[in-house]
Amino acid sequence: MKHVAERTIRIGTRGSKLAMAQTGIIAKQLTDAGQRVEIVPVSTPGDRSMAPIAEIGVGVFTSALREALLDKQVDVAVHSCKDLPTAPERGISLAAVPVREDPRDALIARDGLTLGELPSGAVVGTGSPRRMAQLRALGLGLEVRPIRGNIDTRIGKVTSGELDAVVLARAGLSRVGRLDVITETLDPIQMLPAPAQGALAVETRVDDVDTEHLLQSIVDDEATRVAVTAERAMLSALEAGCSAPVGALAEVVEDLDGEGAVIERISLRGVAATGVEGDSVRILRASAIAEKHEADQLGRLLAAELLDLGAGAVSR
Ligand SMILES: NCc1[nH]cc(CCC(=O)O)c1CC(=O)O
Repeated sequence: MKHVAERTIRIGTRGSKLAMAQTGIIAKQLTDAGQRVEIVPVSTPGDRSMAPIAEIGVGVFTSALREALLDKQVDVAVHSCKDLPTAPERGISLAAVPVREDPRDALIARDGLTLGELPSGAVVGTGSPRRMAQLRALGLGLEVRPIRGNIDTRIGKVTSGELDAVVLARAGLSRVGRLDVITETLDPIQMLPAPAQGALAVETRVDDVDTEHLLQSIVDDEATRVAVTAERAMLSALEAGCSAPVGALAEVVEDLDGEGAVIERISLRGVAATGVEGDSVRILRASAIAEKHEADQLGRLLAAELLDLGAGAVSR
């Protein structure tokens, strides 16, 4: 791979604080390994529009970066893995999935409150149907209000008193250095994160084999890739996208084989909601465990179970 080191690898990134931080993580891993890199900002419709994500459509944050990659303006694209459509893109390879951040959602509430301490009627901001459905299913009488905007904008709505609380990904807050505002990290038993939340996706062109190998050897983390594969397989088999009311969390766990020896397996929990828009939200939950090499099958199996339970009416 000597000729890769002689090249400067151009890494495309969205311009938001979160995206820049995420790109910085990958750039540092590469420079620490002796690779020269250049960071190239790319603007996307998802950054320019304030319309609800569900209205702008799948791939709002990812397609412009992928275009820059295919046009050879950049050699590497760094995305939040949960924003990545599950369908593979022609000409593009998911070269690496780096070590995951804490995948859980976090509550940022006024006066240091936790979810259980918020009074009935408290207004919680989130534009995510998945968070909306799981919040409403807690039966706490919370009023959920759709919001959008970057992390600072959302935190600001609590600080200003406009909302009692917001729910955000803990990973995003960590990456922009705002863990201090979290008042409760939500247990996945109550709030399953989005499939691939907290993970990054590092893409390159399929014809750029040197960069692909470099990313695989320096940046990829096997346990994270296995987990993300199971979660995204579940999402994909539900035929749902990143704005669907679907949550999933896979973890590599220690288990015993037939002879009593310790082996690693993969455990997957999933949630799907129906009736999020109306008054009758219904939450379906399932979980299963499999061998590590069966991540994809595990995801599809859990999706089939959720469909059996009635998840067929899951909206996009
Ligand atoms: N949908 C936007 C988005 N995409 C990735 C993250 C956070 C970082 C991550 O989950 O990896 C966020 C913000 C949020 O959901 O709070």
